Amino acid sequence: ELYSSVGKLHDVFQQLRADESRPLLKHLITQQENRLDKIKSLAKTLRELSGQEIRDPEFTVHHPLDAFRFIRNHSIIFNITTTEMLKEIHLYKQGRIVIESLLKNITIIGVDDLKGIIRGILEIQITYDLTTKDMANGKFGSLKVEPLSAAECQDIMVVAYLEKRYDTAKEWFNMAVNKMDEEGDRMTTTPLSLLTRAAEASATTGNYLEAVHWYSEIVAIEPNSRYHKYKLRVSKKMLDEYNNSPNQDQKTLNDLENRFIEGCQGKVPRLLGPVPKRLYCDFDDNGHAFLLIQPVRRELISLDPYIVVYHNVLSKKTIMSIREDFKPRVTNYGIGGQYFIHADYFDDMHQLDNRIATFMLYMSDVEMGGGTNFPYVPEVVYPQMGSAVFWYNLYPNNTSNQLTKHGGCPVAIGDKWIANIWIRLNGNEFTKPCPLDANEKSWTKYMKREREWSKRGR
Ligand SMILES: O=C(O)CCC(=O)C(=O)O
Ligand SMILES: [Fe+2]
Repeated sequence: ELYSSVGKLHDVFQQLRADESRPLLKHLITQQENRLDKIKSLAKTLRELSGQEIRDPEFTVHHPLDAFRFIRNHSIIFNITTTEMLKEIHLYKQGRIVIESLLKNITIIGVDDLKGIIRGILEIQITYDLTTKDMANGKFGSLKVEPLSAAECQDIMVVAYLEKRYDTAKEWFNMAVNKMDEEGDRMTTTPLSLLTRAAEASATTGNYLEAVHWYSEIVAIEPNSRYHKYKLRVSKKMLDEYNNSPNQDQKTLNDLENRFIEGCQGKVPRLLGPVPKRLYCDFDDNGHAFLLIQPVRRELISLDPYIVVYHNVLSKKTIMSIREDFKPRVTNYGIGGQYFIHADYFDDMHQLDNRIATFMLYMSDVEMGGGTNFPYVPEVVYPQMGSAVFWYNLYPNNTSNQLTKHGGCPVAIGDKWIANIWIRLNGNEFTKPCPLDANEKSWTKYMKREREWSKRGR
């Protein structure tokens, strides 16, 4: 027995001498050190995400690209970081509790918000005809912001695909690839993962031409991928079927929609008549005692339909309290937020509560975009904090005036706050002029000054 145990010891010495366990231990320690480094860097990212900016009560994001980055950081990046963190510390109950409670707090911003802001950015890009290059470099509007990263461009590309904006998507795809080259070792995505997303997005949205294009590129890079070869075959087949099918519905914008977009871009061709010789501005009191002392500055925008802007009708202080107190009744447009062409009247002319007129208060300035666009007129009224726009939706004979159709242009930079006051038929039976002629379509007939204006033309 002694012999055998000495023999065992001998083995042990042998083993220790062989130095086999030392590299293993060293490796284990390095592994733990790397893990700790990773935890530290994840913790740093998390700290930065919930950093300075949000704790500052004055913090807001003004520029759409800043808003995009903020939302992206607080949805995707936060989720990735916390998931990674959980993987690293899942053995420690205490740590798990901390991370899980962090995760619970951040359900306010999600992937849908990210998609939403990207849709907004695309809306801005398309309506205002901005180049992908300028946008990706943070150059639009008067402010310059941090350029976008390859991964950020990629996210925009994916949403552009989902929105079926293929040309725009392709531009963002190229931009992401260029940026990846620039970023070198900081790159977070590979061209292959970009291509795969592009291909999947086009296939799922039914753009088989694009899908064939992307899958061909993937197969060229990865000739051994059976999956991608299969997808390429399927896309080709679908493309054939599509090309041979009779109804290929392509959405083309109609004239009015084109005119709306041109209006938002500042190109407003006049269609209804000659450019008025002069701007019609005056002080209006409307016979009201209070307004006799302090008349309102009025600007005539159009006679038919009758549209006027009243300047400086509300003070900033009043506006702020309305924005706060009547939140549910005021509209606050987000970035890229728009309201497409519509009418404020109801088509059924027998509706008792039909809206004779709209009085819309602007409760903020908007740095870029956000005009109220009347494509038939055509005129665009730009928001100015404290001013209001007024127009008649109905003719004096209570029929609807389709020339009053209007919409809100996308907000490119800034924040748009409005409040609508609709003047209804119901309740105004004794105030609304009652035309003797059932076909009466002119409001200006009832207004002394406007009658003179209309005689001068337009
Ligand atoms: O946002 C705008 O300028 C127009 C809004 C509008 O037309 C409405 O709220 O009915
Ligand atoms: Fe409206």
